[in-house]
Amino acid sequence: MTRERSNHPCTVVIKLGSSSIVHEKTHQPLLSTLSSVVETVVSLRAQGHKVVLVSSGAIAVGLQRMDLPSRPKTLAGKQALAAIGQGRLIGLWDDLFRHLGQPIAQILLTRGDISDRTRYLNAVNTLQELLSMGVVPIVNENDTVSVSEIKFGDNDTLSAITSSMIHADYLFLLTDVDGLYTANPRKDPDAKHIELVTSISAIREKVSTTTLGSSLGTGGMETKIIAAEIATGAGVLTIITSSKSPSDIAEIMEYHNAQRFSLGATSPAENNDADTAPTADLPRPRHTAFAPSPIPLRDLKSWTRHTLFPSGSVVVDTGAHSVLSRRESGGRLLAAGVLGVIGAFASGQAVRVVTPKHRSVYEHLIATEAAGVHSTGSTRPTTPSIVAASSVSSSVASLEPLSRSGSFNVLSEAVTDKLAEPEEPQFQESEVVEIGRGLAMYNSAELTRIKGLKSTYIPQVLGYADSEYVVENITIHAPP
Ligand SMILES: N[C@@H](CCC(=O)OP(=O)(O)O)C(=O)O
Repeated sequence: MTRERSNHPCTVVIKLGSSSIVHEKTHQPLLSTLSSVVETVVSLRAQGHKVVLVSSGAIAVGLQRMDLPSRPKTLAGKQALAAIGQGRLIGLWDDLFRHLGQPIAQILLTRGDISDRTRYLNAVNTLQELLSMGVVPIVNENDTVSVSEIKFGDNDTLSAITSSMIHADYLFLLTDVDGLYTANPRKDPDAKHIELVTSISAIREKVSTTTLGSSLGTGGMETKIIAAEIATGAGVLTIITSSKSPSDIAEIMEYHNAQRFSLGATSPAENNDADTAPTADLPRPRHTAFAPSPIPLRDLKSWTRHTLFPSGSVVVDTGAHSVLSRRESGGRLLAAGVLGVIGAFASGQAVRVVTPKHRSVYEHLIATEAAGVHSTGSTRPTTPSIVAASSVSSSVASLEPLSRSGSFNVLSEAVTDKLAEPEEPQFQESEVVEIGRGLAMYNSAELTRIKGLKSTYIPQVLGYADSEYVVENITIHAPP
């Protein structure tokens, strides 16, 4: 029985690496590949799909223009060549699309551009507007202003972030190999092609990522797996396939759409065999498919996790870690679970959520605090928050008398301590391990003062409380 084919309109991101755009040695544009991509995109558009192209190649085209043999070593050299090549590259795309009456737009992004929520939303709005106008946006990294710390690093990551920004259904990573292999297929005749990936961490152990990669691009299989991790986490079905036959894109979509949309399924991840069984009547063009997460990250969480550079870290105790690992936590952290902060950050900035690497670091801190009791002659620890934060229950217990008094004018000693000068950070980055990321609701100095306290005491310590949580929109990383 032939299954009914799905015409579900999709949003598709297609990424081409430098080695698919220009010849590796001569740096001449690969006109037949580019023309075939253009025909495919125009045909997808005619079927009602929205398409974004992520095109590398500015540096490579710049090399050809300046008749240089290889990528310069210096950052400024690469930036200059990208500035020379980008205009030509977009001109080339425009020429090809113009023959088929398809308008295009150039979008140049840096991670710095979209790590600010407002600018990120502006970029999203522009992309959405262009798509609804029937335009094909062509995205590249804005190499001229990208310096090491604001660089996407490679266009695989940029394409994954783009696909997450516009809630794409598909991300196609077109490259010089037709998918992921267990080993380098050019060197190992026993290398096996992988059709479907449902667990990225499992696949990392199975495959060699040293495969291929040209002298032109910065990506390789490793960056494609990272891109797949970002995109599938945002609910995007990610495909690695060869750039030699871009017309396969439509067939690959048809193959997967038959199960994704005709069968009422939301993703192939619902059924590990779904990649082959339900579409047996359709040909399967050679590719590797990465199943999208059945529970995609919400836009804000995906943005926080992948597009922001954390400005500092919030150290949490094991109790908070285990609560945050549960879905019911809603990705929100209370001050009671905070042991300390590292670095300086403002409210609204992204922070790492970390735990002490070795329990001994944490115990050492408590011991140091306890030693402080004797050296100061005080009857209580000088920084009771550390002791209070050793478990959520102890932090609650230490403040209960005030809580029971019901008076917000009477401050306990613990709270009075919080009104003192902010303490110095007590953890080092080398002593902690990152478990997730989120958005700080208080700045680092404020958080130092309220760490370990019940939320009801925040107004007494700070004089205000914008949120009962200290970090929100936390995404906890999957265990390695
Ligand atoms: N933005 C750079 C490309 C970065 C890069 O090398 O990407 P890729 O070829 O996809 O590994 C350019 O246009 O030359």
